[in-house]
This record gives sequence, structure tokens and C-alpha cells, in this order.
Amino acid sequence: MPSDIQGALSRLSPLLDYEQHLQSIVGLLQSPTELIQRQLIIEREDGRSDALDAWRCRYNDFLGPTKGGLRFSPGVNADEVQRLAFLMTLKCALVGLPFGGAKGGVKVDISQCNDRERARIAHEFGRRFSDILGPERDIAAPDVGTGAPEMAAIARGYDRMGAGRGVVTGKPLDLGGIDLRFGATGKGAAIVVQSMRETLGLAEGKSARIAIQGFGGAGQAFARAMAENGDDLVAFADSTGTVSDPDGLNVEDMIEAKGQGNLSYTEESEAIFDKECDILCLAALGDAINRDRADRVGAKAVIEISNAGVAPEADASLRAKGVKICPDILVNAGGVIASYHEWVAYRTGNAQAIGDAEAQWRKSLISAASAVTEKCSVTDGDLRQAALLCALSRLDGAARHQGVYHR
Ligand SMILES: NC(=O)c1ccc[n+]([C@@H]2O[C@H](COP(=O)([O-])OP(=O)(O)OC[C@H]3O[C@@H](n4cnc5c(N)ncnc54)[C@H](O)[C@@H]3O)[C@@H](O)[C@H]2O)c1
Repeated sequence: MPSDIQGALSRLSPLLDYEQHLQSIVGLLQSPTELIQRQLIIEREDGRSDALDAWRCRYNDFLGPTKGGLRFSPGVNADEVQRLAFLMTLKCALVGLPFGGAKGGVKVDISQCNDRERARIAHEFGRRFSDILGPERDIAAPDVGTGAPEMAAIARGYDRMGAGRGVVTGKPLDLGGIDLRFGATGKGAAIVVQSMRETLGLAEGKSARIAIQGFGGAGQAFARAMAENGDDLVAFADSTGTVSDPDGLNVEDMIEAKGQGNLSYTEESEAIFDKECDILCLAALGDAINRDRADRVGAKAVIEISNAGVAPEADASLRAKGVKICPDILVNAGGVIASYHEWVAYRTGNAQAIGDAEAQWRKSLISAASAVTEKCSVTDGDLRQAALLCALSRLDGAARHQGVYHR
């Protein structure tokens, strides 16, 4: 089986059959600009010290400072961080942001850490990677296992001439965070789906039946926004199990029950892949649909909120069944676009300066969705390939204009 990053890169060369002129940029994207591993030494509450492996990968900066989340997870490694940084590069390019792509990770099981220990890890990350980070060099954000408190701690650890708030987005509101960032990924995914209903094969004027794998921040925000548009949540799974009702579930009741640890699971988590639905939304971890699971999917469309939710080897099986895959770099871009507006607010020193950020955020998503829809006439209806072509084309233009290559 190819490594994470090799699997992600394997999706690029087939695109040259459509647009041969992208060969130079595809060649340059085969490896990252920098991948750094450092050790974080953290004092635990009981006085012990732990040495944690930490990585930051800046994959490509042709379009601007690199941007990407920081993940705390026991399974994170250099390969995963590179794949995620590569996807961030393509995502920022696709949605027209002046950012390159990056990602960070700390190998730690947060279920074994309290709030103070998590803050200490984030603070140490900001301190140890302060030469990599920078408001105009590399900007971090929340990802799996991190949130606003960790962003505040990174800013404090970075602490260069008071510039810490410029090296993170997804900050608490009183440290320069913006409302728009909260729930932006899931809400943005719903905007993408609503603007592509016909392309995704959803019947006009009829509610779509939705199943969601992963009912955390992004999955819940997606469920809520889709329900507000009249669509029906019929099943969702988290790491404990699946909850389903073919007649529809009340999203607000489910979010409340999940928050109180009060859900009535009907099956194991795995059952989500067998649910009868129009949309299967992936909002848990990468590689959720492998070749075996692809055979079980009965949805019209798979929506990838999780990065790399469909493993490369499963693309063809889903396509052969006529399942549309709405790709991660488009679907989950609402988070980084909102982060861009937070970064602009920091840079201008005035949160009011971002003005109608929500309208601009929405417009960016809709226009990226429409560019991908248009491009899929070239890719025989394949939305992932269409999104990748749009992203590569922007990176290619940036490289040429900077004289990185001339043909
Ligand atoms: N939050 C963002 O801004 C953002 C942006 C881009 C991409 N993403 C991606 O979206 C995904 C979800 O992000 P989030 O912020 O909601 O994370 P989260 O940690 O809040 O939620 C993840 C959910 O997945 C569930 N889960 C884990 N393993 C599972 C399994 N085997 N089966 C079913 N459910 C399982 C967890 O129980 C949890 O409910 C992640 O892959 C993340 O990288 C998030």
C-alpha cells in the first residue's frame, strides 16, 4: 500500500492526460518545501516529564504564507502531516486564497491530558517552532484534538514582539478570533452541497436523506445547516456507535444528547456505510472509505469533510457505481476561508475592517464550487479531478509569474 503522501500524489499524474501543460507544477509538488521534526518536553501534572514528537510541514508557498492546522493525535506521523499539508496547498489554491499549505502534528493522546497539559503542549509547540511560524510565514489553526485554547497557548509560546496573535487563527474571540470561524467548516460544506445539488445527482425540490460519519464540530454544523435547508438526517456515527432512524432524526435533539453523553446507539459505528441515503458525509478521519467499504456505499454522493476521507484505491469503485465524490479540498474549505478573514483582521488591526466577511466567505465557496462544476465537463464528471485541475492551474500561474519556470 502506498504511504499517505504517495497515495495523495498518485492522483496528480492522471490529470496530465487532460492538461499536459501542468507537468512542471506536478513535478514541483512531489516533495514539500520543508518538513521539520522536533521534540517537545512537557511537564505533566504529577511532576513527570514526557518527550513528544512534533512535526510541522510547509508544503508549498508559491501563493503566500503557509497556512494549516495543528493536530494532537496518538497516531500522527511525518507522512500524515505531509499529506495534510499537501491538501492544504491545493485547497488554498482552489478557493483563491493568498496562502500556501502547511500542517503540524504532535504525537499525543489527549484523552490522557487535562486542559493545563494540553495548553502546555501547545505553548511548547509555539516556542519550539517559533522560527518556522510567523504572521507572514506560517500560520497555524485548530485541527483534530486542538481548539481555541490551544491556539491562544501557541500565540503565547511564540511571543515575538507581541506578534503571537498573527501566527494562529481559530483564536478565542477576546484574543482576536472572529464569530465566522466557529462552525465554518461544516456550514461551508453545506453551502457547497446546496450549490451543487444537481451536479451531485440530488433530486430538485426534494429533501435529501443524509448519513454522517463523525458527529463532532464539523459533522454537527453540517447536519444543522442541511436541516435548516429542509434536508433530513437519517443516521450518524461517532467512535462509539451509530444512531439511525429512516423517518429522520431531530438534529438539535441529537446534538444535545451527544453533548450530554445521552445518545441511544442502535448499531456499531461501522453500520453507517450501509445506510440507505442520498448523501454520505465523511466527517471523522482520513481513509474512511477503502475499497471494501466502497462496495457497500449506496449513496448518490459522498461528501468529504474529513481530509482524504476516501482512500485513493476506493475512488474508482465509487465512480464505477456512479457515486459522485465531492472532494475535501472544496468541501471543507469554509474553515480556511474564515481563517483568512481572521488573519486579515489581525493584519489590519481592526476587526471591523473585515466588513461583510460572511458574504465574501459564502461567495468564495460558491464560486469555487461553480468553477469545479464547470471543469468537470473536461474530466468526464469527476469532481475530484476537476477540483485538482483548478487548484493546479492557479499554482502553475503563480509559479510562472514568479519565474520559478518559464514553460
Ligand atoms: N474543524 C475544522 O475546521 C476542519 C477543517 C478541515 C477539515 N476538517 C476535518 O474534518 C474532520 C472532522 O473534524 P472535527 O473538527 O469535526 O473533529 P472532531 O474531533 O470534533 O470530530 C470527529 C468525530 O469523528 C468521530 N469518529 C472518530 N472515529 C470514528 C469512527 N471510526 N467512526 C465514526 N466516527 C468516528 C468522533 O467520535 C467525533 O465525533 C477531521 O478529519 C478534520 O481533519 C475539520
